[in-house]
Amino acid sequence: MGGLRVAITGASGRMGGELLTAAADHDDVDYVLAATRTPEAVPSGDAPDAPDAVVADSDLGDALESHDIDVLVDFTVPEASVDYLRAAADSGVAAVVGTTGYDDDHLETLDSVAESVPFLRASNFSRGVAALRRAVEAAAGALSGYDVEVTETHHNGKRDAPSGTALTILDDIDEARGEAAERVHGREGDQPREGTEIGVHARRAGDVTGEHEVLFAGNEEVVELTHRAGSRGIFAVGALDAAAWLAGRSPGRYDFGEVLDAGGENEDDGASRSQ
Ligand SMILES: NC(=O)C1=CN([C@@H]2O[C@H](COP(=O)(O)OP(=O)(O)OC[C@H]3O[C@@H](n4cnc5c(N)ncnc54)[C@H](OP(=O)(O)O)[C@@H]3O)[C@@H](O)[C@H]2O)C=CC1
Ligand SMILES: O=C(O)C1=N[C@H](C(=O)O)C[C@H](O)C1
Repeated sequence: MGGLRVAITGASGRMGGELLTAAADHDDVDYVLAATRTPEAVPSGDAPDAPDAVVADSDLGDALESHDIDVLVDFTVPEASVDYLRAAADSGVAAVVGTTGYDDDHLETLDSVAESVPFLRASNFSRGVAALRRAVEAAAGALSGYDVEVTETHHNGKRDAPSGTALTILDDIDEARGEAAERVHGREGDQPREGTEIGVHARRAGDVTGEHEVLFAGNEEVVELTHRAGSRGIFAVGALDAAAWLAGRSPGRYDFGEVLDAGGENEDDGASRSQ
């Protein structure tokens, strides 16, 4: 255990702050480099969550090498994230990515990053959502022909809609049913439900951390599967567990499910990881 050196981008953000807190408590993490546009907004000095070093995000490339970083953990915005990930790829540093809302051009960049370094991206780093996804896949397969509606609720600061998790769940349902359903984003006016469409609803309100609900409705019965995140700490711990698992692997794309299946064990060094 121990010895992991991580860089956290977007260190002043909601998730950046959670990652600094979780890193300070994580058994595997020994050194934290914070990269930010706003160094003054990152805890410093004797603050319990203060990182070991802070750099301007424009200096990230050089800093990854000079601070001997093993894994970059990125929860930011797509347009900044692709630059941070290019810097990681150029420095041979593995990357764990939680950012959501990428467009097709961004995703091409992510593909090229995954060719040169170990790369793990997940739209949701909670164990509960991993379990929700398995339950949804089972229900989608078992309840063929039932209408499906997906609803997600998040805090009023969230930019992308629908959430990355909702999009992942929609892909899971398509996969389980063997067809790409039309996605109808909200409904208005004369718009009855048609065929196998899936209604997708994004709500933004207050400080809700993140909720995802999948509704399956047949005639005379309804199944509702719901996950509610109680804090952002669960995402931060999941991402750092993924970082510990990913460090030292071969370049390529990895899945958060592999981290959970391994129970947090990195068989490369046999170290036990916290969950
Ligand atoms: N996969 C998962 O489990 C989860 C994913 N997320 C995703 O993580 C991402 C971040 O979420 P959250 O922390 O709430 O967002 P915030 O808006 O709180 O933080 C984003 C941070 O990104 C940094 N940043 C760098 N460049 C820019 C830019 N051009 N514009 C704006 N910000 C910039 C900023 O940090 P600084 O000023 O320090 O540079 C900013 O604070 C989102 O995509 C969200 O969906 C969120 C929770 C869980
Ligand atoms: O922005 C957030 O807050 C979250 N984003 C992720 C998403 O888009 O699915 C995960 C989580 O729901 C919180």
